[in-house]
Amino acid sequence: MTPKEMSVQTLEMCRLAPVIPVLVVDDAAVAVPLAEALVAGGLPVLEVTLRTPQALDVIRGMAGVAGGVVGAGTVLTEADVIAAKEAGAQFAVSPGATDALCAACEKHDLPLLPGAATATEVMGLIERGYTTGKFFPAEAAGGAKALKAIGAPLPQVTFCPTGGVSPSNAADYLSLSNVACVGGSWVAPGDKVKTGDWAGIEALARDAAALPR
Ligand SMILES: O=C[C@H](O)COP(=O)(O)O
Ligand SMILES: CC(=O)C(=O)O
Repeated sequence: MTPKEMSVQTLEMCRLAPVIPVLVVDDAAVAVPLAEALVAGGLPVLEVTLRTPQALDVIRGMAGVAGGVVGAGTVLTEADVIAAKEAGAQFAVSPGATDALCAACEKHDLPLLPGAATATEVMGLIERGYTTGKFFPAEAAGGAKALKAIGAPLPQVTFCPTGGVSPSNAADYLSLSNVACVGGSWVAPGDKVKTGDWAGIEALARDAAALPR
């Protein structure tokens, strides 16, 4: 799959809802109810980060939830790409974008949302053919102001800013012409996941899904 083809798919995906929940889950037993709550609340695209030993099992469980589009986050290596795809991930997200990782996703046909935080990194994505990316770490890298400034000379790349995005600043990002959606962990807080407060998570998802863009 070419970077251009991947970017068409990831942009379509980013347009499905204003927020992609970024999930760090250490208990595969919660995969299905958690995904069901988020999807029911209006957030169908889910990023499960490969930061826990259970992440691949979580992806496997969530991949069976109707209406969901489940991907793997924190994908760093070709082995991660192969494992994520085998678990049922439909896309990959990475905090950055190395040549090796891009090549692995292109080779294994796993659409990649590659990370970038500076104009030079965005130019690297453009040179390789990517037109959809992740702006990470969004708040620490200058926030909506920085992303707006990057978009002036480089409007051809559309982003999903992630990292420090919250209900209080999400609208600043979503109002930008080079933003399709944002990513964030606030819709699935650890305490609510631990106690199985699926109604509470669905309510958070509903609020996030109603954010204007
Ligand atoms: O590592 C950061 C994740 O991309 C999500 O960031 P967040 O917890 O600030 O929403
Ligand atoms: C932070 C991030 O982009 C990731 O874990 O994929």
